Amino acid sequence: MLAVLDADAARLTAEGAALQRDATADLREERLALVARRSAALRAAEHRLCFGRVDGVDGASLHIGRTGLTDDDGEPLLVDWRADAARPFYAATPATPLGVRRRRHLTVDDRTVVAVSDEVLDGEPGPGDVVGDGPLLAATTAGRTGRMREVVATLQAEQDAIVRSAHRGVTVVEGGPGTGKTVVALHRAAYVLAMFDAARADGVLVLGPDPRFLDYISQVLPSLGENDVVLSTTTMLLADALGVTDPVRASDDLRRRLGDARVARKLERTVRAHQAPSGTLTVTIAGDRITLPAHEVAEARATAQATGLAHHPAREVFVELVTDALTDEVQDRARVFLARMDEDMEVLAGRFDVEKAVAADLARLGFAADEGGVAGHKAALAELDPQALRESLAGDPVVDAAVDALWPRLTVEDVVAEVLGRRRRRWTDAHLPLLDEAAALLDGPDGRTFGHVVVDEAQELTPMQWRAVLRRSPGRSMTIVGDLAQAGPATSATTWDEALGDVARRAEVHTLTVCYRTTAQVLAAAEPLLAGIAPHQPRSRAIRTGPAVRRVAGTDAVRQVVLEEVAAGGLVGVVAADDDVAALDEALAGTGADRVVPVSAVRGLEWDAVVVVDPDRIREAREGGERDLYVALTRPTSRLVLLTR
Ligand SMILES: Nc1ncnc2c1ncn2[C@@H]1O[C@H](COP(=O)(O)OP(=O)(O)OP(=O)(O)O)[C@@H](O)[C@H]1O
Repeated sequence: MLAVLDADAARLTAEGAALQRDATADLREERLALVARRSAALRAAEHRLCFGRVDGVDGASLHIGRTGLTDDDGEPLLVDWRADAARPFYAATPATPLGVRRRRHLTVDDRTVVAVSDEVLDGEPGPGDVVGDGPLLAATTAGRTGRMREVVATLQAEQDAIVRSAHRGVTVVEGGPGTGKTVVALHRAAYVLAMFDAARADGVLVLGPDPRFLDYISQVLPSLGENDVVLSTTTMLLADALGVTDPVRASDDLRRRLGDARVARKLERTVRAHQAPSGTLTVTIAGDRITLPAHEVAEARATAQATGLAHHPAREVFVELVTDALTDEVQDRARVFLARMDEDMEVLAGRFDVEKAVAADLARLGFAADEGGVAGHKAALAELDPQALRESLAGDPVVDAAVDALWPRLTVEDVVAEVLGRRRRRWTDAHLPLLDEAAALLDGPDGRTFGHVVVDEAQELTPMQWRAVLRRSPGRSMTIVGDLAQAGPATSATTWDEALGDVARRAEVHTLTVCYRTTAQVLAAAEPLLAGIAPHQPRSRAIRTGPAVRRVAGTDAVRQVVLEEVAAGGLVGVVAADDDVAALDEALAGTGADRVVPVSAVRGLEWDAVVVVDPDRIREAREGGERDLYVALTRPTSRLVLLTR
């Protein structure tokens, strides 16, 4: 297999070089992208290439790995984990063996097989059995490195079903801490990239709660051979789209207030209030005052608004309609004038200088007096080209100014300032969704959209942020993972219907119930908090047990406790109330602990051992503090220390 992989890689390198040399520009770019994608997949697959094998009851075998390989005759040597043929490796259980007699896990170190573990699928299963306990236990107990790892070799049946679901709409994955929601979200991203054309064509966006979290998950997709995924936070995404640099962090209260969906309605009302609310439109063209009556203006407004376009494109429609009406009016006047001129000529012929009288009228309409006399002007008027007239009116600054008074051009900042009742010198992260909403109302949604959007820690998004995210997912192909019991103070939704509105109605919802991160002891320690936060939420079941939770009195002992935990081994995280972080950082310098993380930024992270400093203070520090504490308590893979006052 490795020889085939090496040969494939060498062939791709040669193909890339030939393309650079010979291909036409158009062909080159497209082919090179394909070659680069396949090369990246091979490079990522090279180490630990094959991790599994299924032996069927019919005697046939399949090897499962990070990529697909075929031999010279086109026969499959290795099946890509995403392919349908690989499904039994993940989904077969003793209850539904799917034709599998034996599942084999291979542990490979670089290019060498170092261990084999078999599972024969012929015993009687217990309810909720976890498949492949040996390799899974090894993976979940392995020391943490501070970066999440891909788990393609041990993806569990309930996770795999979500990852490879054929559903192309919105998939919601909920579950308690450590049930693998992030794992599922990232493997799903890799799956849809390979299997959904729209995702490959328009790209995949993965959103996480903060930069620390993005760093934590940053290796997973590259190690699955996917380098083209945009990884961002909602704030970074919007700041980029809006050109806002370094938005200030908003207070929880501001975030809550500005995150409310009612703000969107206010923005919409504000913009609409600038769309020719009432009144007439008067312009002076060539010295002539022309007024469009209010009902004509209202008609033009209604038609422009009925297009459903954003403010500025709809303004173009309004300008067109107004210009048409003005053109009609100028033409009507010209016609009336010509008729009158004929009458004048007949009635007054011979009595006085008709030419002179008419010339005065013509001059009022903007015709120079020396262009072929009245006959010439008459001809010019009769042939007045409506299209040319319309164009000249559309480009006329006088018309533009008159339209602007009724339907002004607006800036995003104007609109947001009007809604807030004041201008700000600097924007906070909580203002970004408002600016984005205003931009969409004024000019239509941001140009960059994605074929698939993954939202992790989705409970953290405010309704206004959701609106901004949904604008980037016009096809509504999304994977949304989160746990409402872990929600920070900015959101108050208690159901996904509430959090996602209409989108939830068409969603496929999955609930994960097996906790892969932490031990039964840690889950038990967090249970009283969960009982208060979400009494009806289905409880997760830990697959491991571990040491008892340590409770140490006296926060003065923090340095000593952390030193003990570091000595006990593994990666040690310290979590504290946001305001205590700076002092603790100083106090713990040189202890070897990973870092002190403010509780507000701890969602999604994990360590082997976690020291939670002053749980009461965390609970009291801000609204929803009990949820913060619940999140903090569920971070360790093994040891939890509660350092109380
Ligand atoms: N199938 C699996 N095989 C090996 N490890 C797994 C598997 N599923 C989950 N894990 C591990 O369990 C831990 C928790 O997973 P993950 O972070 O995805 O959970 P989560 O539900 O997103 O948690 P939280 O709600 O706390 O953010 C991670 O270390 C992950 O690698």
